[in-house]
Amino acid sequence: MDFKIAVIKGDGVGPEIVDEGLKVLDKIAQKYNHKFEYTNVLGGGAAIDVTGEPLPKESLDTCKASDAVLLGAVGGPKWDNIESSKRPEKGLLALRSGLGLFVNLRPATMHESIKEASPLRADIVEKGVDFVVVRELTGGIYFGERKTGVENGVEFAYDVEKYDENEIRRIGKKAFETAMIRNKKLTCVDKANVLDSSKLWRKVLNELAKDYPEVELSYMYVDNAAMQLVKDPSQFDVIVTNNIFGDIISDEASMITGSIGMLPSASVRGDDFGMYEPIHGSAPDIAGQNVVNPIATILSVAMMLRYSFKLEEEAKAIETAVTNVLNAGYRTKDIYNGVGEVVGTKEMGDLIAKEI
Ligand SMILES: NC(=O)C1=CN([C@@H]2O[C@H](COP(=O)(O)OP(=O)(O)OC[C@H]3O[C@@H](n4cnc5c(N)ncnc54)[C@H](O)[C@@H]3O)[C@@H](O)[C@H]2O)C=CC1
Ligand SMILES: CC(C)CC(=O)C(=O)O
Ligand SMILES: [Mg+2]
Repeated sequence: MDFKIAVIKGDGVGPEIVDEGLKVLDKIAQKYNHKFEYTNVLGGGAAIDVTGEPLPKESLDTCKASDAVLLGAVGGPKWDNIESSKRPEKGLLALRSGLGLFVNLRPATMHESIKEASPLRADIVEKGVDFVVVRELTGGIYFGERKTGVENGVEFAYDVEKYDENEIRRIGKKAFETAMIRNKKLTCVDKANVLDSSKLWRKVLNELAKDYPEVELSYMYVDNAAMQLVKDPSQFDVIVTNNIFGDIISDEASMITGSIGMLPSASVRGDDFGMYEPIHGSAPDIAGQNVVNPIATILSVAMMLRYSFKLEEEAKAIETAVTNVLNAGYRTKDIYNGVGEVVGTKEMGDLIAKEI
């Protein structure tokens, strides 16, 4: 089958990891007789350098006209002092919002063979790590009203966390549906002891729960959740949460599985379209050194095949190839902890593509 993919390599390690994702896609195309048509699209700092804008209209239009988007990461010190509405990260937010991608699925799964890379104690890891963070992606404080100014000679700044019931209901439904196809356990992570917005989340989720009687719904304050994640991650199945808490706890979740370089994500909206992106950033500290772990991006490609293209067998082929390569002892630097052989970014991509 033929699929159009918009490719945003972005900044820092973005081009390196996306190249490995495309290498794997090419292998899938060859083996399963598909045609993936790639269109390179400018986004983030790379777009600012050429056009002055982090998300030129043409880029958004190309993404809209595609079947899916593959994104590396954006941002870096070069653009850190730009006015906040023009920063690379604003381009990414505008992309997610412009494409209507209100759901971000971030599965945290422990690969057995890299357990030693987890900073958690062996007896904790032994109990298993297999949960998914369902993060709201186009609302909340990252999109709320913000202002910086001076009042009575004193500088101030604020950012507003605002959700309406419809925004909560649609992400809530997605979370319950996700729980239904997993272990039917849903934890809403919030700060309802302080925030009115969290109280509205609870009201809407309690209403939704009536439509999903099989799902066990519970609530946990985000500070406790941050602690419980490292105390016993096996207690979680599906976590639903707002944009900012989901951003933060998924980085924590990734490290539990060994590295931030391992966690893929799918940014979706309920139809077949989606943007697929590793959860990490542009890692400028390691860019251009052939050391960045490409597995989060490669697993994001697998999510693309599964969710947008309905190619389950091909998605599984990628996931199995990743598992086999890790089982064979190959490690990028971030997941090496004394066991196995260290390989570079390109070599890891080659090994996975060869294994398909
Ligand atoms: N989706 C995106 O485009 C995101 C962009 N950013 C941007 O990225 C830039 C750097 O942000 P940071 O806070 O440093 O977060 P980061 O996720 O880029 O890096 C945090 C740490 O993890 C390491 N790391 C990240 N991905 C890795 C991988 N695949 N393999 C091995 N090590 C990896 C980095 O080297 C760094 O030490 C900033 O400009 C930030 O705004 C941050 C998060 C997401
Ligand atoms: C621009 C940021 C919100 C990106 C980020 O940290 C993320 O989505 O994980
Ligand atoms: Mg993040």
